[in-house]
Amino acid sequence: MIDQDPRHIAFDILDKVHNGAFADLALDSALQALPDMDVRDRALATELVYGVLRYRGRLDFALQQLCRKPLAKVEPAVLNLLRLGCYQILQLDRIPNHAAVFETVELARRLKLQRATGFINGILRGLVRQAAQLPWPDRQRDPLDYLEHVLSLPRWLAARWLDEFGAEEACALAQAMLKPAPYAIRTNTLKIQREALLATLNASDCDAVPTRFVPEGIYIRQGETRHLSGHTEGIFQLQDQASMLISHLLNPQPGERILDACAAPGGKTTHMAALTDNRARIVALDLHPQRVDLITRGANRLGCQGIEGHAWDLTGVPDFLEPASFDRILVDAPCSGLGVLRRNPEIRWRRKPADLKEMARIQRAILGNVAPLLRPGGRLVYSLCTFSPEETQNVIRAFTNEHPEFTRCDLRNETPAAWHALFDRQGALRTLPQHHDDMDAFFAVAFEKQP
Ligand SMILES: C[S@@+](CC[C@H](N)C(=O)[O-])C[C@H]1O[C@@H](n2cnc3c(N)ncnc32)[C@H](O)[C@@H]1O
Repeated sequence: MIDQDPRHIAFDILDKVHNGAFADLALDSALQALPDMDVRDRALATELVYGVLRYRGRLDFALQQLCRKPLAKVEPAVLNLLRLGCYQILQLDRIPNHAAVFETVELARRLKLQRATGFINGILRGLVRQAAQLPWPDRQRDPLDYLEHVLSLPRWLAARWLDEFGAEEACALAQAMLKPAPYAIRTNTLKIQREALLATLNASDCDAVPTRFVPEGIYIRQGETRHLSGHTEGIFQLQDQASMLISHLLNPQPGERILDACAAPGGKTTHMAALTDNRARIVALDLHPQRVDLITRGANRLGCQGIEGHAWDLTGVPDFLEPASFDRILVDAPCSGLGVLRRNPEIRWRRKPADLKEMARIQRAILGNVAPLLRPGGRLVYSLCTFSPEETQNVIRAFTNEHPEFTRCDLRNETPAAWHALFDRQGALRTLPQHHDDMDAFFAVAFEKQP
C-alpha cells in the first residue's frame, strides 16, 4: 500500500523538486494516485510542500542558528526533513511543537535515516526552545537581510527588488509572494455566462465572487471546483485574472487570423476562441509537441473551434507561415516567471541572475521571427509573467530599434477607465499582487505595425 502520511508525501515531493521536478505537477500526480486519502491529509501535504518551498529562506535562517555546520553541508534529505519540521514549528499554529518534532524524527526513521535522527531531534528541540529569541533582521535597519531571511528571497533577488522598487514596495511584493495564489477561474462563455456559473458554484460548496476587472473571471474564496462536473464539461478554465487580461488586450475579432506564438497549455488560445465566439482562425505554436497536445485537449474540453496547433521553435524562422498573413499576434513569451512565485515557489530557488539575460535573448529572437508574419495595420501583444527590466523594457527597446515599423500603443487609450490603475506611465500593463486585486504579476505591451 502506498504511504498516505502527508509528511511522507511532502518529503517525497520536496525530494523530487530538489532533483528538478515542478512542485505543482509532482504534487498533483501524487495526490491523484491516492483518491481515498483523507481530505485534511491532502491539505496538509499541499501546505507542507508549498510552505517549505515558499519559506525556505526563513526556515534556513532559523535552522542555521541551531546547526553548527553550514546548512549547505547537510545532506539534502536530512535538510528537507529539518525544513519540514521547522515549517510546522514556526509557521503552523495548529500542529503542537512536540508533534512536529516527533513526527519528523519518526519519518527520518521510516526513511532509513536512523543515523540522522539524533541530529534532527536535537536541532528541532533546540528550535522549539529558542523560537521566540531568534535574531531576525530588522526591516528598517537592514532591509536586504530582512528580504532574504524573513521574506525568504534568495539574496540576489532581494538585492534586485530593493533596487527596482525601494524597501517598502519590495517588502510588500515579497510578502504578497509568500501567500497562496488566489483560486481563479475563467467562465467559458462559449458554454455559460458568468452569472449562471456563479449561481451554480455558490449553490454547491463554493464561495465564489466575480473578479473586479475581467468580465468572465471568478474568484473561488472557499471550496473546490475540481470535483464539479462543470470542469470536465468545460464550462470553466483555471486561469489567473492577470492572465485573462492578456487576451482582452490583444482584442481578437471574429473572422480574423490570429497567431498565438507561445501557446501551451492554451489558456489564452482558448480564451481568444471564446472572445471571438469560435469565429477566428487561430494558429497556436509551442516548442514542445507534447505541450501542443495540451492545447488540443483543452480546446476539445472547452468546445473551442478554429485552433490549429503546431510544434515549432520560434528562435528559428517559421518558414511554413506566410509573411503578413496574421491580423493579430500574441507573444506570451517564455520568461523567468518571477511574477508567479506564489504558484511555482521553487522558481525563486532555481532562477539565477544569468537566466534573465538568457530569457531576454530568446524573447528578442521570438519577437524578431514573428514580426514579419503580421500584416500592416495589425496588432502584436508581448506579454510575460515577470517584471524584470531585462525581459520587459530592454527587450522592447531592442525590438522597436530593430523594427521601426512597429509603434507602441498606450493601452490606457483603448481600455475601460477602471483598468487604468493597471498600466504604467507608458501605457504598459504591470499588475502586482499587493496592489491589483491579488493578481499575479504580469507585464504586457501592445504594438501596431505601420499600415
Ligand atoms: C508563458 S508560457 C505560455 C502560456 C500560454 N500562453 C497560456 O496562456 O496557456 C510560454 C510557452 O512558450 C513555450 N516556448 C518556450 N520556448 C519556445 C520557443 N523557442 N518557441 C516556441 N515556444 C516556446 C513554452 O513551452 C511555454 O509553453
